[in-house]
Amino acid sequence: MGVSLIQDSKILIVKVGSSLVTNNGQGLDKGAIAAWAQQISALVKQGKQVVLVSSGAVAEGMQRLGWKKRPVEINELQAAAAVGQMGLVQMYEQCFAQHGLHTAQLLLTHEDLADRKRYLNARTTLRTLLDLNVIPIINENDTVVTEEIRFGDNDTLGALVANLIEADALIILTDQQGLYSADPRKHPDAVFINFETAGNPELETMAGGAGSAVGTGGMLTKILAAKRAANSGAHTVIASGREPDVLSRLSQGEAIGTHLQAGKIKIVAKKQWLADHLRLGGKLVLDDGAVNVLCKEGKSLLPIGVVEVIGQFERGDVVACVDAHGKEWARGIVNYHASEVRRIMRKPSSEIKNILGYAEEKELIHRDNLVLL
Ligand SMILES: Nc1ncnc2c1ncn2[C@@H]1O[C@H](COP(=O)(O)OP(=O)(O)O)[C@@H](O)[C@H]1O
Ligand SMILES: N[C@@H](CCC(=O)OP(=O)(O)O)C(=O)O
Repeated sequence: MGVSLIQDSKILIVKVGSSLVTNNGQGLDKGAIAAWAQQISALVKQGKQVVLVSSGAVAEGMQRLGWKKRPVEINELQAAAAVGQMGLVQMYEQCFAQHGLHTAQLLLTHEDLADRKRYLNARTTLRTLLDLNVIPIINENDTVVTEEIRFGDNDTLGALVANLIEADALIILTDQQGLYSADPRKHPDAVFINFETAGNPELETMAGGAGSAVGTGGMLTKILAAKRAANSGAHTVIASGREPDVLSRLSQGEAIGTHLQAGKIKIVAKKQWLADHLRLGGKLVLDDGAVNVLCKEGKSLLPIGVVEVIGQFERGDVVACVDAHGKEWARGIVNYHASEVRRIMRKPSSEIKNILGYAEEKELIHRDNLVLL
């Protein structure tokens, strides 16, 4: 394989995992953090824009609190994250200051990105910071999220941030050289994967869980993150954060790590936001004809094609469009409340006014507010 996919990238998301940042849970690795800060600063001085997504809050909090075992209770994990996050941002601020750059802390939750207004706010703030040559340091807001609403791993968060600001590349730095045909900790003869297409389903069968006691996602979340990042046109590189000058060398065109190339088709920004919803309010079960009209003919969803409504939602919520087997084909912003949809489903749009006493729109989901998956 020839040159690095990210040689010409202008906007980069760099994600660093817990085991790297905290030296496998031993405490913040100042040498490693200083080295990434030095390379990122050089890239910024060349005119690139870089966002850092950093894990390590829980691992560093545990170290500071003297806890040897990762707690199971969510409140203890949240407490550890709150303590550790202080250490993380202090260290980043110190290291970037050496190169004359400011840093900014952004702690995000899934709800921040699911709500359209907050999503747009987060995007504007991030772009403003980048235009000011400030390095945004992002982590999940662990202290306020519960198990049900967590991103859970920062690989996903990194991809969502890549989608948010339409980055050119996502670089995931971890404790392996990249992706192997199987977990190299368990299969020493596994083969290294240099170059693949992001979203190739075969990759998912190669990836195993987290390798260290402090990492959470393992390789699968990295593969899925690459697939998600590719939706907005970002290539992904998975590489070792311990490789000397890894970021500088990648941006100079050296093909280090596993390169997962994005395809040419890019989902436009609003549809990207729809596709990025990790949890949805409700589901519309469609008949086969409606699935066909949506997926093959590119039309809007009308009430006549809906056979069942699952869950509760308001007008304006994002809902899933599934078939009779539960497979999700599309999702979009619904024009009617769940109780209204239950009354107008299976009916032609011309009857909406008679049934409800008013007709906001003839479509349940307009094509412009719908994304196919
Ligand atoms: N196919 C694979 N190739 C490489 N690493 C793999 C694979 N499957 C599982 N892994 C494991 O994934 C680990 C990296 O994920 P994780 O521990 O979550 O790190 P991070 O903290 O960087 O996110 C590796 O240490 C490795 O043991
Ligand atoms: N928000 C958590 C991140 C957990 C996480 O995703 O860890 P990793 O698998 O190391 O990227 C923390 O800072 O501890």
